[in-house]
Amino acid sequence: MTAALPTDFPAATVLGYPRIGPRRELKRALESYWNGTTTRDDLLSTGRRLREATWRRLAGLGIAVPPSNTFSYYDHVLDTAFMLDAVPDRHRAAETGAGAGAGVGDGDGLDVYFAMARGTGTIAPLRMTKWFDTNYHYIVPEIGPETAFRLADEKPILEAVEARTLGIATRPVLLGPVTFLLLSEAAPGSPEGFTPLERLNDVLDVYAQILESLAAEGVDWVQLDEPALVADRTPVELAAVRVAYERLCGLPDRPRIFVSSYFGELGEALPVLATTPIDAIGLDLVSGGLPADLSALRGKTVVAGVVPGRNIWRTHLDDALNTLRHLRHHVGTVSVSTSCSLLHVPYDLDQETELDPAVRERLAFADQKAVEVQTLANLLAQAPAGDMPAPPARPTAPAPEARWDDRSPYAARAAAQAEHLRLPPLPITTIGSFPQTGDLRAARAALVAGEIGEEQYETQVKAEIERSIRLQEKLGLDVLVHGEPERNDMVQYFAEHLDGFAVSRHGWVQSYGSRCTRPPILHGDVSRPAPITARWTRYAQSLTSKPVKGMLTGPVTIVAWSFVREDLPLPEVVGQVADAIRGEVADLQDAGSTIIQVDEPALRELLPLRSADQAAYLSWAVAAYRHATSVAADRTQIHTHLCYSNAAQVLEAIDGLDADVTTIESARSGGRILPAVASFSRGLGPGVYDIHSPRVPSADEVTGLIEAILAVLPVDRAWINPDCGLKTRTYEQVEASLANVVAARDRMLVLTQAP
Ligand SMILES: Nc1nc2c(c(=O)[nH]1)N[C@@H](CNc1ccc(C(=O)N[C@@H](CCC(=O)N[C@@H](CCC(=O)N[C@@H](CCC(=O)O)C(=O)O)C(=O)O)C(=O)O)cc1)CN2
Ligand code: MET
Ligand SMILES: [Zn+2]
Repeated sequence: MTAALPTDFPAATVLGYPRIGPRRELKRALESYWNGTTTRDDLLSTGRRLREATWRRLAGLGIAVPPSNTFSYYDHVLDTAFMLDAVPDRHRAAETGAGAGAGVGDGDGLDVYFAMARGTGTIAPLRMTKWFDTNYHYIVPEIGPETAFRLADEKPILEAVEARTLGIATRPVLLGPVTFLLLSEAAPGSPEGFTPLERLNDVLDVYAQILESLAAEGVDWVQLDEPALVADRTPVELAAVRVAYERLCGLPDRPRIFVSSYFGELGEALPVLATTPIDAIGLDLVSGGLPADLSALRGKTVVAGVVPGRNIWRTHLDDALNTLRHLRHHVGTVSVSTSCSLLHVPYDLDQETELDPAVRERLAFADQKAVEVQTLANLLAQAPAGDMPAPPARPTAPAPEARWDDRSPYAARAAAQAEHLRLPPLPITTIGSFPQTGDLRAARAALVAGEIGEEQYETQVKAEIERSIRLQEKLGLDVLVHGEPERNDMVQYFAEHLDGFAVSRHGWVQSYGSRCTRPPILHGDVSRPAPITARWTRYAQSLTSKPVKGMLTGPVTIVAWSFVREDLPLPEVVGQVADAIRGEVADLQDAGSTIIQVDEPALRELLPLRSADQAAYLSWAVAAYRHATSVAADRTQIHTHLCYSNAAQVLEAIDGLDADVTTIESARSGGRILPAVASFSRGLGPGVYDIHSPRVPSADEVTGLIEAILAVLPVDRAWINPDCGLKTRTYEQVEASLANVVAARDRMLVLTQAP
């Protein structure tokens, strides 16, 4: 059968490409479709134009067979669930289009698809969490023993055909079946102990059908992404890998199969994969090193990920070439690729005309990386055969000695704070941001463009602070926030006020759905030339007698959501940022703040994928946080906040942060985290309002969540708050939702204080 298979794997490729559009065209198309100002056809035609532009662009840059099916209207994990018809019953009810059987590929299933991602007025969405250790978020599929898999959406096939119609042959990219199931969670109501991986054979039926259809359409190669294989895997999971790829490779008519791995080393999964009949195997040689034993790879095409796919530094071409030559000598057939999909970097450095040239010359965005891959493939083709010692692995410096001054024991602090703050039981607070209105964004854009002056902008920011303070007072919240209207983003804002960072103009990267960030570029030593936040908090406090929380982003999160220099060990970089934030904590305290929140939503995100590396990380990450916050006096209450993640995995570390109050996302996942946090020994606010969905929770629903909280936490340590900041919501949604939160809390207070 292999003899019938066509061409070799292309010499140069990228594993994926950004999809939001070079000017965030998809973001705008999605948001205007959602708010009803444009039609489904408008959205679908934007999608088509973006796909065409991507394929043409990559082909023009020398990527002869660009990937397809890397486009998505929201998320590729959701696409996969949708393709397999793994649609929960509650979302099927959102069908408004052509009826059952309609896909995203042809647009008819879009309303169900978006209901799964975002919920509707009455239906809760699926959970959302971080894609491995990145700032991209995927939608978590729910799979049960009864999920009836079938090929419900032909998107991968339709995209390949669409590209071919344009005269471009592509390599369809699918999320691998094993990773898909490992990222899924058991549907509510599944029997105790059920894991989605048990459904592998049924999922493989559908994958087999797709591969056969792709072959029938003349597709040469398909890419199956299996990044889950770079984390620790059990023998059962490794056996599933073998079952999956032996089955798919055994199909009588199939494209050649390229299994890509990324975000780390395959480790024990490598010999398993390498002994299945797959045709090509992808290694991330940026976040991982070369496998110790290359002989296992002989006979396969090795797709060598030597161009960093998730940072923006230029590739060290000499080192990369040496690695490629070494590999070629030992395994035979080598292609050059990015280490992972380019989803995590911006499109094109050429758009950044305002960057400091000294920084700019060190950078490569997605398009520049495509060129690097092509350049390396040419260099490799010209390089004489023969061994070339691979460059030595970068030494991982030992983490610096943890340093912080301890605060007093929690009991002493709690007493000082209770005395000083005099908060009611079950205090209500929010996570920091209030809605970022169009007017605010427009004002900031006008300021940057020089159309308005600093003074006019500040007047508008102050008006916005006053608006949110008045609203919080009216609603009856207990600990207020200034609302962060002066911030474009909780990380970029700090980067713009610290030395050692550069920021981009158009360097947008998708975070989830239509939401994007411009990760700052941390290129030099970080320091704080001047105080940043205290004056806004002070202004907000001048408007109210309720306490206003100071609001800072923690050092781990600032670094996690930036592109970071690689010439210093990460713990050292984080230490520099921690020093700067410590200065902010001190300033806020001096300015009279009695409550200061230092957000660390990315604490879990940077957790190494391999358990062997986790303890060292947590130790320096926690140390950085404590260095930043331990300047607080006993009576100053330190809050921290985490979201988007399985906080349960890092509870011990969260405890180690030693914050007086921790607010965490919980409502979006229906309070499933609660049992795990019962042992938490300080103040805790599990979210009672899912702010990622436009829907307004009812007072009854919030009451249910508060009851669940009080079932595991004593009333004197429980806080009531949303899952996260409110910046993505409208004032209308926020006011209605928070009113229900207050009503629910008040109802609970009556109940808990009844004799
Ligand atoms: N960095 C980061 N990562 C994070 C989060 C976060 O808040 N920040 N939260 C979590 C979830 N991720 C999120 C990521 C982005 C957004 C978000 O709301 N992003 C905004 C952009 C924020 C921003 O930078 N805004 C700028 C630029 C706004 C803009 O689009 N301006 C217009 C012009 C304005 C106008 O005239 O209307 C333009 O440039 O075209 C500003 O406010 O100044 C968006 O996609 O819409 C929310 C959550 C996890 N990771
Ligand atoms: C992603 S965590 C967000 C925390 C920030 N203080 C906010 O409320 O937006
Ligand atoms: Zn959050």
